[in-house]
Amino acid sequence: MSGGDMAKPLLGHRSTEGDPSITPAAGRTIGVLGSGDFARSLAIRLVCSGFKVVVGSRNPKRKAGLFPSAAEVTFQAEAVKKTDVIFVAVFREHYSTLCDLADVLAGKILVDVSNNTEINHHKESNAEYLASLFPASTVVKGFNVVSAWTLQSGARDGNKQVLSSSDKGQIPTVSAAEAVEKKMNIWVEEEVWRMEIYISVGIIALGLLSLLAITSLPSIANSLNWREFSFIQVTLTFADARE
Ligand SMILES: NC(=O)C1=CN([C@@H]2O[C@H](COP(=O)(O)OP(=O)(O)OC[C@H]3O[C@@H](n4cnc5c(N)ncnc54)[C@H](OP(=O)(O)O)[C@@H]3O)[C@@H](O)[C@H]2O)C=CC1
Ligand SMILES: [Cu+2]
Repeated sequence: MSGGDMAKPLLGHRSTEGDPSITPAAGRTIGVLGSGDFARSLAIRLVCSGFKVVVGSRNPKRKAGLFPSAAEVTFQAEAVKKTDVIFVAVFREHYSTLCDLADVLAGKILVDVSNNTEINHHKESNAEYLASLFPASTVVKGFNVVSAWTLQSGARDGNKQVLSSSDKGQIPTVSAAEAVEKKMNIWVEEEVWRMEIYISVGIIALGLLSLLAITSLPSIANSLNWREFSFIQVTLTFADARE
């Protein structure tokens, strides 16, 4: 992918350099089941972070055009065979339709990214449910608090924290997923603040200009005494001119 922000990994290289716990991403293949909003954002972000991505869809022909050309879009079973770490970007309600994949998913890591639309609707969590459907796989919960939009648009806005958990202890094997998480966790101080400052200065300038404009209206100007009027006009014209 080219184009603006997406050419950059979510968060600068600078901050991840020298962190030995981050496995080099390039070349690793990550699977994504589903071709919806979240799958697409994940795929774009993973490709931009140097991963190979294989997407598993029920209808790969129709969905391929929605993904970056670097990502391979194929049938679910094909995709799953090509990787050990698979993001399940499908709603809980459709988990059971993936049961045919149980054999190919055995021994692999499934990342449950789902959120429920209702609270306390199901007795077990989505990740527990997924784990019960695929007892031979390792289920990791994570990324569900990051919106598809944040994944695509980068570090400037939205939640960048990726929380994850699993039954199977530390799971050092999830290095790829963890590498993405760590990359996502790094808040690029400079970039975030620069944006905030631009916006704040813009708002203040707009406020001052409006005040200047309003006090220039004859009806308002007449209701101020000359001291107030000249204070506002002189100070603000000067302030605005400097901005
Ligand atoms: N959108 C967001 O911002 C976020 C989403 N999530 C989670 O990510 C998951 C996916 O969300 P999102 O991408 O928005 O949803 P979408 O509805 O956009 O995509 C869901 C995908 O599921 C796939 N799927 C597989 N089996 C079925 C089936 N039997 N019926 C219908 N669809 C099926 C479809 O892909 P195909 O047709 O190719 O098989 C479809 O594209 C959800 O669990 C959601 O909670 C979590 C955090 C944020
Ligand atoms: Cu339900």
